[in-house]
Amino acid sequence: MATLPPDNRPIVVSGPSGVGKGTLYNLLFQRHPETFALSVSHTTRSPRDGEQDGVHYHFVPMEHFEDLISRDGFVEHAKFSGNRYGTSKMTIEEQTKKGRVVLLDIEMEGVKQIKQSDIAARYIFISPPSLETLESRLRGRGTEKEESIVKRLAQAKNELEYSKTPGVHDIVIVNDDLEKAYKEFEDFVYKPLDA
Ligand SMILES: Nc1ncnc2c1ncn2[C@@H]1O[C@H](COP(=O)(O)OP(=O)(O)OP(=O)(O)O)[C@@H](O)[C@H]1O
Repeated sequence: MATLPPDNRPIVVSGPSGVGKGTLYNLLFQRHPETFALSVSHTTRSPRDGEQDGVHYHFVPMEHFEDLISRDGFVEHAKFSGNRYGTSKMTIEEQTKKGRVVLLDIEMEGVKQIKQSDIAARYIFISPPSLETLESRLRGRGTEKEESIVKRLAQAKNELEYSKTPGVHDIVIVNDDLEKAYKEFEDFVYKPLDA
């Protein structure tokens, strides 16, 4: 039986690329099966090899995406290198109806938009122990080209700066030792309502 967290609001997880967000929430999903659902974003970019529609993204044409924007269908959306990305309200509602707690993996601009929306959410920021550690994790993952690593590190500085704004995040977790960070993450997610 799945044990739902006492607080079932959607959980927004943000933090610089390579900090370990995916590592942490995938552990949460493994250790608490059938409890959480990762929000699947919409995108106008083409699928990469191995990416499945509805699993990695909802792949949609630009017209469809822009139509959804005009009908106020997104909680947040952004444009990167000519493509649009966003989280639809429908995606969150569908998963919530199934009794799952929705987890959103979102970058800084998206966090700002959700904070301005009428969605009640909890906000977790994952921070690296240092920029050097972040760089070595990004390189160690082996998924990025040099140019992309440089861009992500520059963006990381902005994200870390924003994370210091009081009241933006409910918790900032430093991902140094993985199990220690995971425990903090899980404890926050399962925190009693009155704590
Ligand atoms: N506590 C940790 N100690 C050492 N390595 C870690 C730790 N947490 C994650 N890693 C490693 O760091 C790399 C980046 O992690 P991950 O892919 O989860 O980051 P991310 O924040 O989800 O990145 P992105 O936003 O780009 O998807 C991975 O190779 C992962 O195995």
